[in-house]
Amino acid sequence: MDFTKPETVLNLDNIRQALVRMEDTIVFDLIERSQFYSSPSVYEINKFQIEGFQDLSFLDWALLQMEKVHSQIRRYEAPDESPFFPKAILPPILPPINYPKLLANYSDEINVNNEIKKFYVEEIVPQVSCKIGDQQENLGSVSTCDIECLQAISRRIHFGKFVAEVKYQNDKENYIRLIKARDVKGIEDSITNSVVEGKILERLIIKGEGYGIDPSLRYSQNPQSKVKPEVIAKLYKDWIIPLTKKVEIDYLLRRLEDEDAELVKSVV
Ligand SMILES: O=C(O)C(=O)C[C@]1(C(=O)O)C=C[C@@H](O)C=C1
Repeated sequence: MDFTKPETVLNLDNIRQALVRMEDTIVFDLIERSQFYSSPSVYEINKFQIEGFQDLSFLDWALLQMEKVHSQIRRYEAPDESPFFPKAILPPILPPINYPKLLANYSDEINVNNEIKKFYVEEIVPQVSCKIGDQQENLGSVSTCDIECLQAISRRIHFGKFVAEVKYQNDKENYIRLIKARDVKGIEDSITNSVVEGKILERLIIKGEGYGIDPSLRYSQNPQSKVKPEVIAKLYKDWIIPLTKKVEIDYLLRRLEDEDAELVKSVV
């Protein structure tokens, strides 16, 4: 997939392949996070005094600083990247890349990163960390690991915009009818593919076991996976897939605002 070549992006097979590849990143990032304690101090609002920052956690502060730097190296110019702190990002130092317009004008306004951060902190961290509690010497490492996890999960979920654009273009008549009727349930049914979802969950169990167990211990008795594969599959089932669908639905509900947009056509 190449964002300067629209025909490689607006293609459902390619998008699904990219989503499969992102599973690897997410599983490995969660394995990295599993080395550390849950570390509630990282997520507690105002736990550390940081001049000029109020009502933020240490993670928020670290993520905001990271996004400032990443914006300057052009991260958020890419149509598949969505910042957690859109108001804080800075202009790129590198010259702009003129990406072809693949998504509707309002697409940057569809951003579920606050919901992602909430379920990550409340649901994922307690389930994947090796132990509940703080470990003072690792709080910085925890925050860098969290940033990796959050960015990977965010990219995966916001990929729903590309899925939605392709589905819209491939079945315009049906979607225009559903959008005009504000039929959210109808849109949800029409974007849902239970076979694809089932395969994702099956594959995550295999990946969780494959990547989480040291290959040299594979044939020893009861090798333990670093993150329970069922936990990863359940996180996808309860949070990652539903939020991807929410992004798809939110994108489609507004799609007629941009009916005449000169978007690059998808490849059927
Ligand atoms: O692959 C699709 O068609 C998608 O819409 C993506 C996705 C997912 O999150 O992986 C979401 C909804 C579908 O039910 C299947 C899979």
